[in-house]
Parts: sequence; structure tokens; C-alpha cells
Amino acid sequence: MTGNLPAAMRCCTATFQRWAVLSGGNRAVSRASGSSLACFSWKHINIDTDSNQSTFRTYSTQLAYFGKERAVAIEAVECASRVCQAVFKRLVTEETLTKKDKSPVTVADFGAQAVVNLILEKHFPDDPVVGEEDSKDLQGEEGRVLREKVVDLVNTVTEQPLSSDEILRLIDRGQYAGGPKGSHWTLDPIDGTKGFLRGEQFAVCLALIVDGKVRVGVLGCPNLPYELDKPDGERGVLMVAVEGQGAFQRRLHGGGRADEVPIHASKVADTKDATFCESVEAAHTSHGDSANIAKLLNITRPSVRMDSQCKYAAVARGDADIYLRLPQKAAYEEKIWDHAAGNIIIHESGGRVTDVNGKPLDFSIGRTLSANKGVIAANANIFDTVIDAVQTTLAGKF
Ligand SMILES: Nc1ncnc2c1ncn2[C@@H]1O[C@H](COP(=O)(O)O)[C@@H](O)[C@H]1OP(=O)(O)O
Ligand SMILES: [Mg+2]
Ligand SMILES: [Mg+2]
Ligand SMILES: [Mg+2]
Repeated sequence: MTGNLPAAMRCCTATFQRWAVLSGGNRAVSRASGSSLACFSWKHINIDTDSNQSTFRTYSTQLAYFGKERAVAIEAVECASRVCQAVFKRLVTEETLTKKDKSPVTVADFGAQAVVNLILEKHFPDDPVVGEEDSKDLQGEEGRVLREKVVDLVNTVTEQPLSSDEILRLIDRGQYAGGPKGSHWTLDPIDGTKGFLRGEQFAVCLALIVDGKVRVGVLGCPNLPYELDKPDGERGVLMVAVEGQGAFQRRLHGGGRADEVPIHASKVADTKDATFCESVEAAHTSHGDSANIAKLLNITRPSVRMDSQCKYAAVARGDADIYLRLPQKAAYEEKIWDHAAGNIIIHESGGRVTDVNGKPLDFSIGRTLSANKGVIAANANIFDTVIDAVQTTLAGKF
């Protein structure tokens, strides 16, 4: 299911039709669901429940509760998702698509990173951030046009107007190097930029890493259907997990904590009954290797291709059973912001995640997962069988 085909042509079986809504988007729906920035101000942000709970960051106590972190991360992701949706509504047009103009997603990327960092700084001023973006492209005369668009965007959601220097500073709060000690956040302001531009799947991804391990993760998925079986129903899902506390989904701009329901990875025990998902982009994963792995596992259903960490979301709530991300090049190092939130959400939903060699993802090294190659996620029942098939197929290449 690629973005080149109209949604109606992308499905040929009942399963595919059910899935088309996930991997394919519906521009009309996602436009209609985008909220207007004009009616949104972050002064309305209301950190719900738990925010006054004290939080232990000394992880060895095992008492970490992370109530405030959870609530602040949700608000930051919701706010950034609204920014992205407003940009989509306003700036992505048939013309920008025809011209393959990426400027709307660039504006949204920088705007979303500034907004998340503003909210994190307000509540956790001492926490560094490993964010995907930096302000280099916004500086000087060369960056003026883009910078002005980002500044306008961010100032639509702030209580007081921020100067462009202040906004660049906020974006650059994301330059932390990461590592094994202490606390830091990791942020992908828009994961799945191509999905965003097509009106398909993308995600705002935020996670807290303490002493090298992911403890809190939030995924904002504005175009993900709330219920897979209701393809014409509402879209916009937020998933959240805290270590040891389970994984939950709720409506992205909905009823708050009262709206949360626990999510669980599937219980499929025979891989022949499994559905697997993978990137749309052939540059990000080997579709050839995944077809061979599927054959070994007797999987007959076509793969579901979608952009972004929404693939983790699909496995975490049992819409899919397996996520395969198979290296194309041995040299590519996955980035921590592309996996941290999805990783904890899978673990807390009862699923498992490792790299292609069965090694847990190591978030303690720095900005990249330099000790890992690729990513495999699956429900716990079939995980070992899947890793065996991956190993047989890749034959020690990575
Ligand atoms: N060669 C690669 N292998 C794996 N992932 C990649 C590769 N190049 C870019 N990416 C990252 O994959 C993510 C999107 O993944 P998906 O295909 O699952 O939607 C993006 O964050 C993108 O990073 P970036 O956009 O910074 O280049
Ligand atoms: Mg990304
Ligand atoms: Mg990104
Ligand atoms: Mg990027």
C-alpha cells in the first residue's frame, strides 16, 4: 500500500480493506478532524490529575511513580499534535503535494519541537532533551522565510508572543547528547514526515529515559482510527505507558484520563494467523527480506505498510501481531527518538521488542541505538519464532 495509489485502489482483500484505513489515509477525514489553532491556546493546557505527585528520579528506589511526567508528556504531545494538524489543514494543498514541496512538514516539525520543549522546560527546567531537530536551517538570511513561518505558528499557541531567538533557543534545547546517567527526554516532533504530507499515518513521539531505560512513553497519532473495525469512525489516538503501569489508549483530544482504556498485544500463537507491518519507505526497511521471513512463518496475509511509530501502536493494541524493521544498510544507526516511546508501549502492552539479533534496544548510549541493528516487535507468544525466522533469513548479515 503505497502513497502513490489512491486509497480506493490500495486494497484487494477484506483484510486489506480493514487495514486500508490504517496505512492509507483519508485526506477528507484528516482535514476535517484537524483543529484550528485560532481556537487553541496553550494557556488552556490543564495538566490533569497526578501532576502534583512527587516523582522519584532516583531509579534505584524502584518507587518512581512518574505521575507528573506522564501528565506533562501527554499535554505536550496533544499540543504538538494540534500544531501539526493545523499546519496540515492550512499549508498542505494539492499544489504542495504535486510539487513535492516539503516546507509544510518542515514548519510543523520545528513548531512542534518548540512547543514540546516549551512545555517540558516549564515543568521540568532541569531535564535535557534529545530532540530530532535543531535550528540550523532557521538561522540567518537563508533561514528567514522558514523562521518567520515557524515563529508565527508557535506564537499562535503561546500565551505571550515569543521572539524568534527564544523560539530557536527552545528548538535547540533538543541538542542533548543522551547517555546512561540521569534523566532526559527524547522527542520526535513528527515521525513519518511522508505520511504526514500524504494525510496518512504520522506520530508525535515523546519519551522519558532515566538511567538509560525508557520509563515513560507517549505517542500522539492524529490519523490513527480509534477503532480499527470502524474505518469511517473517529481518528486520533494517544497511547501512553509508564514502566510497570501498563499501556493505555485514549482519544487524542478527548476525555482525558477518564477516557483511558488498557491495551494489549494480540494473543495469536501460530504465525500463520499473523499480520505484520512495516515501513512504507523501502529505504527504511527491506521489503524483500520481510517477504522471505513471512514465507518462513507461513504468513499469507499481505504486509500492512504504514509510516511512523504508529506501527508500534498497531502491535500494542493487537491490530497487527508483528513489526519488522530490517536494515537496508549495516551502517545505519536507528535514532532513539524513532523508537523510545514505541518501545515502552509495546513492553507495557505485553509484547516484546528487540533488534534483529534478539538484543534489547539499548537507549543508554547516546542519540542513536548504535549497539542495535533493525527492530523486531511482536506479541510474546510468537516473538521467539519470529526472531528465529529473522535470523535464518538474514544469516548473520547484521
Ligand atoms: N536508512 C534508514 N533506515 C531506517 N530508518 C531510517 C533510514 N533513514 C531514515 N530513517 C528514519 O525512519 C523514520 C521513519 O520511519 P518509517 O519508515 O517507519 O516511517 C524517520 O524518522 C527516518 O529518519 P529521518 O526522517 O530523520 O531521515
Ligand atoms: Mg522519526
Ligand atoms: Mg521526525
Ligand atoms: Mg526527519
